[in-house]
Amino acid sequence: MSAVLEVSSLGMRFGGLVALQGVDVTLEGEQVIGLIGPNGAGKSTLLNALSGFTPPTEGTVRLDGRETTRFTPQQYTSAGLVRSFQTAQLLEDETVVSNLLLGRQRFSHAGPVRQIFGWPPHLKSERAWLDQAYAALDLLGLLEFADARASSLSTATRRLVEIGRVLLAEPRIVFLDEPAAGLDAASREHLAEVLRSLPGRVGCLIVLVEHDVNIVRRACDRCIALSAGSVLADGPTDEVLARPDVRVAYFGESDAVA
Ligand SMILES: Nc1ncnc2c1ncn2[C@@H]1O[C@H](COP(=O)(O)OP(=O)(O)OP(=O)(O)O)[C@@H](O)[C@H]1O
Repeated sequence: MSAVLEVSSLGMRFGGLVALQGVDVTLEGEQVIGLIGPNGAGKSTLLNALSGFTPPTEGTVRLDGRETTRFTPQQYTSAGLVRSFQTAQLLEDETVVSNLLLGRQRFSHAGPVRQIFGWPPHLKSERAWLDQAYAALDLLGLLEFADARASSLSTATRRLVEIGRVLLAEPRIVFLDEPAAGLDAASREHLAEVLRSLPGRVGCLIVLVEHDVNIVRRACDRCIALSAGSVLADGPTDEVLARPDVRVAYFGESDAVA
């Protein structure tokens, strides 16, 4: 069953600064949901609040009815809520496959190095893990890099490896903050296509913070536009991007026409 994340009256204050207020949204389905808006609108703050990175100061978040805002980091990953970071922390001297296997940590009490090198309790499932890693590589078009050292990879390939590692955690919801930042146009386009295909193929929801409207159009089924910490619009991507108020806030158009 796909995850349902219900966000009610969510707010975030940093001292006197109100970064989010009164955010009410329900995130669900096997799709990519984009969080868009101008600089400082609160996109990363919302992503951080939903993924447990920085708990909100007001409101509630419920995953399938269960309050998550006081979850420990371990509870977030166990519940299938997985955040990916822009700068992939890969083990540079290890292969791509070994780096993907780090994503299995949520299923284990052993540290990642022990898992990779075969601490006894993990040996029996090693084959299944490897199969899953290769399936993820196939999905991401990375099979040719399976045995390459992480240190030899381009920035674009590293981003995909990071996403592969997230997939190994069998996520229900994946949170991505500008995964295409710093990539060239062709790599961005490829990443957008990969993201679009993932929810249906692995059965997850992706919540994506993204500035690049081309990526948003290509990858996102639904968009939530934020402005000054509140939801300005929420709906199918084309409809949200066509709204004059969104175009003014997002693109800075003064006399936007749908
Ligand atoms: N840790 C923090 N401490 C203080 N203020 C913060 C903190 N994090 C974010 N803010 C403030 O909260 C507001 C929303 O920031 P946020 O990073 O969520 O916006 P954003 O929409 O992701 O912007 P950008 O597109 O520039 O990344 C901004 O005014 C920002 O300065």
